[in-house]
Amino acid sequence: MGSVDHEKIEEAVKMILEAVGEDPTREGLLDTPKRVARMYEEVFQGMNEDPKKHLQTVFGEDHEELVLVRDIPFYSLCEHHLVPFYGKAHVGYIPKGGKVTGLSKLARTVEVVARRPQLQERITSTIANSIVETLEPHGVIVVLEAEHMCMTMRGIKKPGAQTVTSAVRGTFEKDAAARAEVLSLIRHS
Ligand SMILES: Nc1nc2c(ncn2[C@@H]2O[C@H](COP(=O)(O)OP(=O)(O)OP(=O)(O)O)[C@@H](O)[C@H]2O)c(=O)[nH]1
Ligand SMILES: [Zn+2]
Repeated sequence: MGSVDHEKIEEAVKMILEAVGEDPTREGLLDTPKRVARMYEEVFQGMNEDPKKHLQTVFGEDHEELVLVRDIPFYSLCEHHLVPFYGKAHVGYIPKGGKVTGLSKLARTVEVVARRPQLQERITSTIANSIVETLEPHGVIVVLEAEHMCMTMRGIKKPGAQTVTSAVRGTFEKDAAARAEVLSLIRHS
């Protein structure tokens, strides 16, 4: 199931190689356009997937207190430069009415949302909104910490600079103590 146009990517990669003064017919570069097309297929896999898809799996469990999956590694590509940004996502929610989802589904949602040309802010809020819309929980908190290679290998060149974004919904918006509790749990990672 190909979700990207391989032929078009291959053509474009050849053109970029030529444009930077390379010879796309030299041995080492011969298969590069094909490899890059396969790579884009993989790293943009989330493009045609609905982030809410995995959250439809719910168990009727009577737990109306915090569920937090922290330190979920993610890789994405910034939509401005198409270079990687990567780090950890922390996803917490307080279920309501027995709607509890599988823990892996929270990590799967992070994957679907990250695997497209993205902004860190948009990943953060899309994950939070997807959980609100499917599980209708008391509250959701999503925190992402990431290093952007467009700020390290080029441009301003500040390796180690971490960007932290958060999205809070429901209980966590109104209740500072609940927010502080979950943030301290995330910090202990
Ligand atoms: N808000 C936000 N900005 C991002 C993200 N990823 C990359 N950027 C920024 O996108 C901006 C694009 O700025 P431009 O001035 O259009 O591009 P540029 O000349 O390459 O910018 P410099 O990186 O400053 O050299 C840069 O400031 C990047 O740091 C992200 O996830 N969120
Ligand atoms: Zn960038």
